[in-house]
Amino acid sequence: MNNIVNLPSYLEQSDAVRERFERIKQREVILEVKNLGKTYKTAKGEVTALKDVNFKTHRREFVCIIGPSGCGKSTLARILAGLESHTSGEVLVDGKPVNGPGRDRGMVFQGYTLFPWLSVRRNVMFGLEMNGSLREEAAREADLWLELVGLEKFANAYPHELSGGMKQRVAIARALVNQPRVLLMDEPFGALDAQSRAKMQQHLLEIWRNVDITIVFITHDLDEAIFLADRILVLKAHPGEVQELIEVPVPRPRSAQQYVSPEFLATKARLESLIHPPTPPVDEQAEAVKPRMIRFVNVEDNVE
Ligand SMILES: Nc1ncnc2c1ncn2[C@@H]1O[C@H](COP(=O)(O)OP(=O)(O)OP(=O)(O)O)[C@@H](O)[C@H]1O
Repeated sequence: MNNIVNLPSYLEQSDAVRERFERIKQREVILEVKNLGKTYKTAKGEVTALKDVNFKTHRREFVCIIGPSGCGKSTLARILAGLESHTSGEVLVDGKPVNGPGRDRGMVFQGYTLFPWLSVRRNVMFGLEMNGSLREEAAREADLWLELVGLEKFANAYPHELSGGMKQRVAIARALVNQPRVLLMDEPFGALDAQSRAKMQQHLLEIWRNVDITIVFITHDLDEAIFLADRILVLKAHPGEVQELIEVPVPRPRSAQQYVSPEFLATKARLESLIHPPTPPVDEQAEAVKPRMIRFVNVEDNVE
């Protein structure tokens, strides 16, 4: 037990959770990142964005990646997507090296990336048609995936008629229609309000339960990572290195009530300690952060 706040250790797992991890580890490896490194050459010299990153994800596993700003999350997402080259190591999907974008990886990003001039159905059909499917066949496929994300009634609507959450559901359908092996999601709910975000998290878990898909989900929100993930890869900044790969001890199915469960809070405390390490003593802090601030008011009574 953690004596200070009376929480269990985040390493403690119930039998059901332990058995589930054992089952996951026996599944085939879908994505493997081996000794991955990325160095940017800038005018001021070299910047090591990622250093010696290693992890594997198993079939139908849900992995979240978190870390402080600048730890290389977006760089890693772009490399996994094949949109950015790496300087060392390799990325394998089903054992094959990733050297560019491919149908084996679907992507959903924070910014809404739907084509505004196409209907919801045509947005979902787009990738299939580009890959040579006939229009009728593509439309049939698109409708199936729209039903899965609960948007079948909006097939003829246009993106501007949808809420942010609905747009991201279309983006998920559009990524899944190509039947990728991995779904890469980079802060996909970052632009949503808190309520829509919570709904989308539930919805994503529901989709994941019904589809043979392995998910790599990047977020800076600790609660979101714990709520969604089987395992959480914690990166540290400068250079972006793996700090820890945490097995989330919160049982499935997940629900909002679990946010205050001891295992949820214990995991959150661990993540907090990794991502926001204890702050320096007050004196040093004051020196470090006290900005020289201009006063724009000239009144006697202060606000505090
Ligand atoms: N195109 C680039 N050229 C030079 N340096 C870069 C480039 N892209 C990223 N970097 C640097 O690489 C490091 C990792 O950046 P990255 O954007 O991947 O981090 P991040 O964890 O996604 O940050 P945030 O959470 O703030 O978006 C940072 O030091 C950043 O300044």
